[in-house]
Amino acid sequence: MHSRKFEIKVPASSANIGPGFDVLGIGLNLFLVLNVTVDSSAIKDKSLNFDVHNCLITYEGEGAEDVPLDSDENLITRTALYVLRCHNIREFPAGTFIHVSNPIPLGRGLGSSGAAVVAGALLANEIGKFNLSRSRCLDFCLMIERHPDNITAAMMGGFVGSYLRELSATELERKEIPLAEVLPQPAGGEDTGLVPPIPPFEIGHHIKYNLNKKIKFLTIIPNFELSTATSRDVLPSAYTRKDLVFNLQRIAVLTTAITLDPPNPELIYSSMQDRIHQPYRKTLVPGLSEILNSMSPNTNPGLLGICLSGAGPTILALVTENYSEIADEIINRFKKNGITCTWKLLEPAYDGATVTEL
Ligand SMILES: Nc1ncnc2c1ncn2[C@@H]1O[C@H](COP(=O)(O)OP(=O)(O)OP(=O)(O)O)[C@@H](O)[C@H]1O
Ligand SMILES: N[C@@H](CCO)C(=O)O
Repeated sequence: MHSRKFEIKVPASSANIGPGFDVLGIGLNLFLVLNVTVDSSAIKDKSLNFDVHNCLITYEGEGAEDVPLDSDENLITRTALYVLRCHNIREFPAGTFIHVSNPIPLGRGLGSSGAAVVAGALLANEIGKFNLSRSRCLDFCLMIERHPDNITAAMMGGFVGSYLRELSATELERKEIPLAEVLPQPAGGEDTGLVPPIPPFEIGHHIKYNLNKKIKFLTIIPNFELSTATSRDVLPSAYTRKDLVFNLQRIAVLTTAITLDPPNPELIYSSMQDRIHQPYRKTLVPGLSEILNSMSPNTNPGLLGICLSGAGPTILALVTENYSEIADEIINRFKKNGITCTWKLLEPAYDGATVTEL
């Protein structure tokens, strides 16, 4: 068999953008990269330790100390094994090398898990030559990460709004199967040979918005992790009509406000206010309320809007200038709460995830 090489690149993403909880997301130009080689002759080399699923993973970058490298434990390859098994393929082809290079910090609200899941689905699609459309790949991803904002932004790129369609009772049964039954079980868990739940078709629907290209995305990244699960646990299960209307009004305005040229800072700033998730997450991110309440286009020229990125703890600021001054002010406010940060100025990743044959 000929050896085959390809590269998968998936952008980081920021979800919610203020009022768009579980709806809005933007792909950002910080890319998880997989370099994949499939070479069956490599299995003759006894110095190479392929795992039980024929896979050898190497990893550099964010998470290098913690991320597991067994293919049934690593989120990227577990997702790929799930998609392969839905197509009756139980393992990777003999001699599958995957080198992961990851600059996306884990558990910070920059969509690291969304990027990993998207990379896994695209990996299986390439390995199995399934020719699945982007939208079908998204269905598989949504069986794993069950809200569409990061996943859609990572797969499709740009600034997107998405929702999950109403599923029929039988479809819903498949979609709500516990994650443990979707993903292959780690640590040599017995392979029952069963086909895992196949996703219903077109679970997610999305639209890409235009975006004024002058807007840049400043991310201030605290030095601690906050898992999405923990950050969702603090949210209430019901909201008042007043709070829902507050967010609906703002999201309707925001999605057009960020297309206007020149950008209108007051409009963007006020339409990025939120009452659905940020007020509850302040207990998990020391300094969050102070940062969100004290900085505005009036106090900080160049700032258009400010919010928690995804489930946090990263702060996302939409900016047109004075990047380092704005970053320094946020960093200093975190510092008063004993938190150190790094920052990155990012641009939208308009194309989303890409696969290149090498
Ligand atoms: N490159 C990767 N390889 C393997 N596993 C990863 C990778 N990136 C993320 N993960 C897994 O995803 C977990 C982080 O997911 P989590 O949803 O908590 O945070 P996030 O995706 O970074 O933030 P958010 O969803 O708020 O944007 C990590 O602890 C790890 O288990
Ligand atoms: N919308 C999600 C994004 C994080 O995955 C949340 O805020 O919990």
